[in-house]
Order: sequence, then structure tokens, then C-alpha cells
Amino acid sequence: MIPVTPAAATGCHNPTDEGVIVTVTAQPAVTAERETRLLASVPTGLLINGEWRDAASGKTFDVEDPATGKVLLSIADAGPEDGAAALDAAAAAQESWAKVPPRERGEILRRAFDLVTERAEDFALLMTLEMGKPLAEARGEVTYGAEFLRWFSEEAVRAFGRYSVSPDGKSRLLVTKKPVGPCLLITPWNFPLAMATRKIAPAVAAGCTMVLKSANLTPLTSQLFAAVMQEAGLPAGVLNVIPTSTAGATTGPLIKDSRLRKLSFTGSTEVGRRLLADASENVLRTSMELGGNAPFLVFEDADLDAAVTGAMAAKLRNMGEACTAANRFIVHESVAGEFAEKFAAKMKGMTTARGTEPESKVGPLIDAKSRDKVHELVSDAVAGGAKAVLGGGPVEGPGYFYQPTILSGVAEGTRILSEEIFGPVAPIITFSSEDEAVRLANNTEYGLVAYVFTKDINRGIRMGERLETGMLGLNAGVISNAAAPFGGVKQSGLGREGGLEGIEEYLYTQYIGIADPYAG
Ligand SMILES: NC(=O)c1ccc[n+]([C@@H]2O[C@H](COP(=O)([O-])OP(=O)(O)OC[C@H]3O[C@@H](n4cnc5c(N)ncnc54)[C@H](O)[C@@H]3O)[C@@H](O)[C@H]2O)c1
Ligand SMILES: O=CCCC(=O)O
Repeated sequence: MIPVTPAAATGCHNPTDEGVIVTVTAQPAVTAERETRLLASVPTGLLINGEWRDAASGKTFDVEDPATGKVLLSIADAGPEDGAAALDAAAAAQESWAKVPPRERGEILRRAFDLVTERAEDFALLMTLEMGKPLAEARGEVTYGAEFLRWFSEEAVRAFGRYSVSPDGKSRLLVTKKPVGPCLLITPWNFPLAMATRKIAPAVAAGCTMVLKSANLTPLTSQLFAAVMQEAGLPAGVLNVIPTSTAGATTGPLIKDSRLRKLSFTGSTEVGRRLLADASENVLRTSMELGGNAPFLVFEDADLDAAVTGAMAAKLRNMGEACTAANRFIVHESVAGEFAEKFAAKMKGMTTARGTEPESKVGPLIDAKSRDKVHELVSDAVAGGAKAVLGGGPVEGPGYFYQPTILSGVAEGTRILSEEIFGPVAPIITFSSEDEAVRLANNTEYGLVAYVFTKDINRGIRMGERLETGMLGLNAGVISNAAAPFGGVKQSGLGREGGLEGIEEYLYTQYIGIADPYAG
């Protein structure tokens, strides 16, 4: 058992490993034998109606370790026929599942929380193997991901409605909440556990059945998690899991099927936009957690050491492969030089290595395509006049590693300021007035999160009012929390996950008008 600081229970995690959020005080060696044993415990089939089975086509696809390129496991590759079978199971289970008392649904989630927590080391290692993040960070994700199970186990019994007398006194208004019905959940590869639990837990709490299409690059964590949900007592057909290498072909027919009632998607804005168009055909309820381009504002009165600590977390968490990653450092011109120096001094110590290695602070990027895109953005910025204060290129050798990089003097209009970097690269630009900072920060089609560092509380509140984002970190570089509503505005998406709002995404409101109980 690895001792972690109590602060880890908040579910946030900080790659700087300085005890700010997570401190891992012992690092057991990860042996090849332990990896093999863990992989052998991961189900490799599709989960349909409570049974693990092969794909109808008999096909499988390989899951690779991004640090070595080696195949970890081959798993069943769902096709349209399997998708249809999964929706059949979800649709058949919906009515009985909705009748299960909320307390029972909550207790299944609570048992799942306990099981994930007991198996935290397995989940952490599995994520490190298939996704690349350092083990310390993967442990943080287990805490964060499990917390959605505990949070929604408590919310399951609180889907309250209301009863009232109409204003004219002549009727009664009964308002209730009901599960929306069978849902299709599509998750990304960057947080393999938390992005799944953030959808599955509120759906279970609300009484919805599901088909989960996990990310083809990181399906293994969802496979193990689905087995844990079965062990926790989730009835057959409530959660069906269809990993696939053909996402569009397998899920497209489900989105068109009139039995499906909701699509919850986390991924890129590009794919989300297309799925929204598809979902409009049957006017599906949708939740869209899409891309980001977070501004990180450092004002002249900020505590620069705190800003650098926040910057390390906001940039290097998950190797920069987070929708919440600070994408543009917008720093007051009077402190930009000092900020860049201090930031570079901290980033310099961030060793790139396979996530299972004790010294690893920055793991590999997910694949060659992602690493090449990061380098393309850096090269474009440098060609436009930016200077690499640190790093600036891929790491030689096996795996898709990229050097932690800081760019200063990035010109406005450069691609790196408008596209999601999804890598450990921090471009810095400067401003001279609050109005200019706000203009630069809002100059993007995204609106997920912003970070503001200032000692002036009034300025902090003004930024909350002026910045066009769904979330704001005030003197904080990581604000993700199962108890908070996570989500964006503009092209960062629709809806909220977590918090009191999270379960509402899986409920609809029904109003029953009742005739005057005193009449005739
Ligand atoms: N806002 C959030 O909460 C949040 C959280 C995590 C990641 N993201 C975003 O996700 C992106 C990175 O993840 P990604 O590369 O996995 O995104 P992606 O859009 O490529 O893929 C996301 C999921 O959609 C599937 N998919 C792709 N094409 C599809 C299609 N035509 N039909 C159905 N499913 C399809 C993928 O297989 C995967 O499971 C980034 O843009 C990041 O910002 C957002
Ligand atoms: O990648 C985006 C999700 C990250 C988070 O939930 O903090």
C-alpha cells in the first residue's frame, strides 16, 4: 500500500510531486511479472448483457504501450452488430433498472468506490501502461475517478421533485425527475478511468442503462472497471461495453436508433461537432465535454512562486494532454521575464521516462501523430519569432516523448495560441493592461477553463465576470473536483459533469397537473 497525503483525497494531482497536492512517499518497483499478471486479469471481450464475449466478427485490435510501442493486449473489436446487441441489452434492462430503489443504486456505486480504492494500484498501473502517465499521476487519477462513484452514490437519493399549489389555487403541480433512458457514452484516451466514472456514476445514480464506447487507444482501464461494476452488483444489461477500432461505423447506427435517448461525449470539438449533428436527427439529449485552449493569466501583483507552482500543474498534469491544460501563458510585461526564468528552472527538473520508472515526472505522449503535431506547433511558433527558453523538440529514442518546453515572445496570431497543444509546451505572451489581458484570453472559440493569478480579490472576481469560460482557477492550477460542475461554454461544449448538476444530465423533468382536489 502506498501512503499518500490526505490532500490526495481531493482527487487533484500535481506532477511537480512537491507535496502540493499528492506526495508519494514510497515507490515499489514495477516488475515485468507484475505487469504481466495485471494484464492477464483484464477482460478482453465485449461486455453485453452481463456476459463477456467475442466480437461477432471474431476480430480483435491491439493496445500498445506508448513508452515502448509494445503490444500490451489484444481485445475484442466491436462492429455494428455488437453495437446493436449492446443497445438491445440496454433497452431491455431500462424499465426494470429505473425501478430499482435509488438507495440500492447508490449502494452499488459505493461498493464500486470501495473496490476501485482497494484495487487502486492495479488501476494506476494499468493506466500508466496503456496511456503513459507517471504512476504518481495515475494514482491521483484513481482517487479522482473513484470520487465520482462516491459522490454520485450520495446523489442517487437526492433526485428531488416538488409539489405546489398553482397561483390561482385551482390545481396542483407535481414535478418529478425521471431517468432519460438508454445512453451512449463515448470517452477519450487521456483520463481512462475518470472520464468513464464521470459519466457512468451519474447514469447509474439516475437509473439509466448504458452502452460505453471506450477510447480505442486506452480501452483496458474501462474493461477492468466494467468488471468491478459487475462485482459491485450492477445488474446485467445496465452497463454494456463495446471497445472498437471503428468508432463511427459502430456507434453511428446507435445514434440513429430511436431507443437511444442520450449521447454523452468527451473528446475533441471536431468529433463532438459531428456527433451533435448526428444526434439532432432524433433530437437526443446530449452532453458534450470538448476541447479547450485555457489562458493562464499572471498579473503584475501575483505571487510569482505560487503562479509558477500553478503553472507547473496546469501545464504538466498528464503531460499537457488535458482539456484543462494551460495552453497560453498571458503574463504582465513587468513580470514576464522573472516568471519565465522561474518556470524554466522548475520545468528543467522534470525527467521524461516511462511512467513505471521511479524518476518519471513526464511520460510519453499518446502516439506518434500527437507528438508530431506538438512539434509542428512548436516549429511554427519558432519560425514566427518565438524563442525556446527550454526544450523545443522530441526526445530521441523509443516512445513518443517530448521535451518539456517553454516558448517566449510568441507572436499573436500564431497557430500554437489558437490550437490545443496537448503536450508539455508552454507558450508565453505578454500584456500591459487588464483590458488587453481579457481581450487576449477571450480571443478563442474555446471556453473551458481559465487560470488567474493575482493577489487582488476584486480583480479575481472581475476576471470571473469577464472571462468567457465555464470554469476559473483563481490562484489555483488544478480545480477538477467530483463535487464541482465541470464543463465549458462556446465550442468547449454543452452540459456539466460532476457536482449537483452532473446527475441532472441523466434525468428529465416531468410535470403532472392535478385537478383542484376541492372541486366537486
Ligand atoms: N472537456 C472535457 O471534459 C474533456 C475531457 C477530456 C478530453 N477532452 C478533449 O478530448 C480530446 C482528446 O481526446 P481524443 O483524442 O480521444 O478525442 P477524439 O475526439 O479523437 O475521440 C474521443 C472519443 O471519440 C471517439 N470517436 C472518434 N471519432 C468518432 C466518431 N466518428 N463517432 C463516434 N466516436 C468517435 C474516439 O474513439 C474516442 O473514444 C481533446 O480535444 C480534449 O480537450 C475534453
Ligand atoms: O482532459 C480533461 C479532463 C480533465 C479533468 O477532468 O480534470
